[in-house]
Amino acid sequence: MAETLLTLNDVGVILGGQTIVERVRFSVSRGDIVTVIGPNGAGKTTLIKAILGLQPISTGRIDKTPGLTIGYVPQHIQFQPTLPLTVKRFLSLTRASVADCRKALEQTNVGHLYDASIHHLSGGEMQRLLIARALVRRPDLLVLDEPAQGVDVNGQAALYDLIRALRERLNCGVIMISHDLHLVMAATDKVLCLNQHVCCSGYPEQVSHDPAFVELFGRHVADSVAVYHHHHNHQHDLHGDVVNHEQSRENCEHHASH
Ligand SMILES: Nc1ncnc2c1ncn2[C@@H]1O[C@H](COP(=O)(O)OP(=O)(O)OP(=O)(O)O)[C@@H](O)[C@H]1O
Repeated sequence: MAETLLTLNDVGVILGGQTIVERVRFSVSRGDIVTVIGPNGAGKTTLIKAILGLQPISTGRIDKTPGLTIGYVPQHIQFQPTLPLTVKRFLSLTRASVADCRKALEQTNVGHLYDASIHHLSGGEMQRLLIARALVRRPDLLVLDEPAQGVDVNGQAALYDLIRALRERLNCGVIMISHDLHLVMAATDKVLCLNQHVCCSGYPEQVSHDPAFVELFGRHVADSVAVYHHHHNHQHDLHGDVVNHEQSRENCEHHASH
């Protein structure tokens, strides 16, 4: 069984007398990708900050495996536009060796940008750089706050593919926040639907059919997400039979949903 990296037990955060998140419980193991979804103001970033130790919790417990290293990819970073800054210099601020910085850039497929100016990077390249910066710490757990923000649709799919590939290669756990429901449903293992408390959680297929998900996002979104998930897990041949199963689990889900 994969090592459990992090467990949240009835975690709650109260800020300014207001409950921001309450009774959140879930765990992340090595090899897991857990995606937190939910409407604006649902408490997703607050929860991530609590996991990072940046936000004190008011109730409950967060247990981390001893020595856990977390690599964090923030939503965005503001760079002073007049400040000349190269990718090389930016990564050197982590104090990692040149070899480790270069390796991290290679792992996110932007090794060729080592000498480039930060200010010339596209949205997708910037996200890959921020992921690379998180990787130099050799994290057991990668935490990403909306990794595909500012990236076009094709770039978003490529970014989620990269995150999955990194999970395989580094055998780390991943927690991310995302608003891209369709991609989330195709690219994640577990979904946690947060609206202050956990409304529903589980495999994407389960969650997209959960009444709490339908209530939160609407029937139209729930149906389109379920259909998208279906089509992206496998294809049908001319006779309507399923081909290209990604996993037997998804195959089971397919039959269960018909
Ligand atoms: N320091 C604070 N004091 C009081 N309220 C706060 C504080 N920080 C955040 N909040 C409130 O907590 C709620 C949750 O904020 P949070 O940023 O965690 O939501 P989110 O789900 O990440 O939202 P979004 O999807 O818009 O990024 C919001 O209503 C926000 O105004």
